[in-house]
Amino acid sequence: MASSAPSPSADGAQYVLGMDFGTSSVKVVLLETQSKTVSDSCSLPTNPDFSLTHTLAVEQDPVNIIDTLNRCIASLPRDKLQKVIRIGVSGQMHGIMFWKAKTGCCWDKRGDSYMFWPKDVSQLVTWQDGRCSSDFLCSLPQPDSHLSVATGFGCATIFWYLTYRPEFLTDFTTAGTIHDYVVAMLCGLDKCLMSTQNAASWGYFNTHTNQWNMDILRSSGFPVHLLPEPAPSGCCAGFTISEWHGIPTKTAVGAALGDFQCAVYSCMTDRTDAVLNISTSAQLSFVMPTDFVPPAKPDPFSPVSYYPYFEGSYLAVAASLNGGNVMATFVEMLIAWVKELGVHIDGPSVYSHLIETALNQTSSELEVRPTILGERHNTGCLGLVSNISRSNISLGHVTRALCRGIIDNITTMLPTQLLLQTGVKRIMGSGSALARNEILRQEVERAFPLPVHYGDKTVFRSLETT
Ligand SMILES: Nc1ncnc2c1ncn2[C@@H]1O[C@H](COP(=O)(O)OP(=O)(O)O)[C@@H](O)[C@H]1O
Ligand SMILES: O=C(CO)[C@@H](O)[C@H](O)[C@H](O)[C@H](O)COP(=O)(O)O
Repeated sequence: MASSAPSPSADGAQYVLGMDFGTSSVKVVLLETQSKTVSDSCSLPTNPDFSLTHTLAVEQDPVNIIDTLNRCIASLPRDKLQKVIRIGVSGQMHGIMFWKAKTGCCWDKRGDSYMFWPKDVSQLVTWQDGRCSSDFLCSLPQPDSHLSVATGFGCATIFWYLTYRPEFLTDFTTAGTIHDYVVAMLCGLDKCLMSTQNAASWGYFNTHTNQWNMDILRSSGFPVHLLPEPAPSGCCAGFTISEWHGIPTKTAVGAALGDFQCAVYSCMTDRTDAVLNISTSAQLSFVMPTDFVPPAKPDPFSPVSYYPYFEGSYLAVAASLNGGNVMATFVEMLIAWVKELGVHIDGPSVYSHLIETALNQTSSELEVRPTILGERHNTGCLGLVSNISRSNISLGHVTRALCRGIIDNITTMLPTQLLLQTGVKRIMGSGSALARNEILRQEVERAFPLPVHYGDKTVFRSLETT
């Protein structure tokens, strides 16, 4: 990515700012360019409402996300922010928000810092959204893509609005993921730019031509003017139009990338590594040979998909909808039950208690199938607890069985045998659900007959303390 940012300061240090917009938290990191090491980081939860009274619509408020971003950036040392020469952005894929291009935000000076706030934007409809039923998805045109379309994918959500609430779409002129939105606001882009990684995650995008299925979409009355401009993954989207938290104007900003591709990029050091990332969701992936060409047609029943990575290559991925969110739902359920009984307990202490009790329970006959959100290739296969006896209902047993279930589920989607056949020699673990949960790590090490290594320990440690 080219940079027009200032030359090195007296101490020579320059920084790259990385930002990740996850489903549960915003994370920011400053990398020192010479040593390529993490100098500072911050992660704050966005506290999305995964309430137990569940509706099909799963939305998040961009104002809350940007507020969390501002708090994260403000926590970084200002003198280092003034020496940022590039900004890289990643985030939760598949989701969509809408905005008015000219008035999508307002810039404001608060204290010493310039920052922007969302204005004329919709809610973010996330990848967990369940409003598109199987019948609805079957009624949509067949995409010209090797990737099938699922509920929570941007183009499916636009089709849903077109069918049930067409007036909603007339309020907006453009759309993108939450991380595309941030890049567009920082760079003052009238037309949203979207990397091919994110575009593929919306459906109706052909990764051979790197174009949307314009003809198919137009002939269904789809509002194609809302679609972002596709851009190569890794390219520069533009330059900041204002000073931002001390970061100089005209700092280069990369087109936003997919979070799971970035997780792979950050810890795959060898082509024979497979990467297991567990955050809100979970992905197990490995890189395909450079000459791999994905099949012409989608297979909606396959648990493995092929997503664009960098420079024309692909990652094979088992993308499970059920990762750390299953543990989070268990914690919320316990808090809600205990509250009904008149006692208040807080989330972090529930997590640490559960992990501690399960450390003393090294195995369990209890079986938990954790697919509370179903899976894209098998939407009807919901969660199940079986083999319950009087002797295996303690918190330690349930936590152990739940964590084992999360790992067993993803290794059923992409079996270890297949990893071995493709030459995988090592598992790289990443994601803060894994970093913060020793039981999950133990179950990973039990499940794979391969060495398991974890991502950068410095980042792990700084996330554990937040
Ligand atoms: N105090 C905690 N101890 C252990 N695990 C936690 C704790 N708080 C959250 N988690 C786990 O971290 C997951 C969220 O990870 P995070 O990296 O913030 O997600 P994302 O990248 O999707 O925003 C939760 O789903 C939960 O499983
Ligand atoms: O479904 C896929 C890839 O197809 C996903 O796993 C994808 O990476 C999404 O971005 C996530 O589901 C959201 O990521 P996270 O917040 O769980 O880290």
